[in-house]
Amino acid sequence: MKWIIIISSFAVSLLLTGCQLNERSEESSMLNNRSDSSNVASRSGNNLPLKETEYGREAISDGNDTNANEEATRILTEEATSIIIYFSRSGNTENLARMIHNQNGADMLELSVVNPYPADYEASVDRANEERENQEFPEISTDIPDLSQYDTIYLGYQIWAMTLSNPMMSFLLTNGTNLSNKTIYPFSTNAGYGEGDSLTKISELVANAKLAESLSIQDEELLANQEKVAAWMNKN
Ligand SMILES: Cc1cc2nc3c(=O)[nH]c(=O)nc-3n(C[C@H](O)[C@H](O)[C@H](O)COP(=O)(O)O)c2cc1C
Repeated sequence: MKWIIIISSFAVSLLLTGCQLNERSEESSMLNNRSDSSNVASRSGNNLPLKETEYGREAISDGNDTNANEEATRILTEEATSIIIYFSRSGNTENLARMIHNQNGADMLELSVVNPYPADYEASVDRANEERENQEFPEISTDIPDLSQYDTIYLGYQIWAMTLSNPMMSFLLTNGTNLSNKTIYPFSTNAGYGEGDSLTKISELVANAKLAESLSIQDEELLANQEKVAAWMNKN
């Protein structure tokens, strides 16, 4: 009798452990399924940290855009209707994208290029000028998800040669039609000369773009002026 009790309680505990393991693996597969990618940097609703960056000629890239030591930010959920799509070479626009995400919890898609810009600022300027003169913009390596679930796009870029940076030109040349009829909130960082003709360029590349009021902040003022971001978001 004693043995029967010991064996049956062992069997019951095995059964319970099996159920718990099953539940845990279902939970983790649900988490994985919530995003359409494995390289999820954070879950929507979590605050993303801001980073110290450099400006002007000191604004080195780590040689692999902002992603040498971490995977590009990619937060995709099934329920979101807003997404922040951005490129950042030296981290300023990424910080602005993170400030926006930390306020509204929108999905995030950081763009990367197949051939990253050099770490050196001047070398990046030379390459960017050559690309623009030849109208040969860099190939985007990011897997672009189906954007049909989003009605609002926060589009983040930096100003290069007083217009859209080359990677953002590339993105819109290829994907501009997928943004038609969506509301676009353009946001950018610059070195003190404003947003140039970037809004006109967006209107040219996105058919029927519904452009909302834009936000452009000087790189070195960004971290000290977070209230500008909050004011812009409150207005919209
Ligand atoms: C190739 C290149 C061209 C740039 N051209 C301009 C410009 O025409 N006007 C300006 O205000 N800033 C210019 N900048 C400065 C960047 O717009 C600014 O530092 C921005 O914050 C960089 O953003 P990121 O750190 O997200 O890459 C240029 C920077 C680079 C690398």
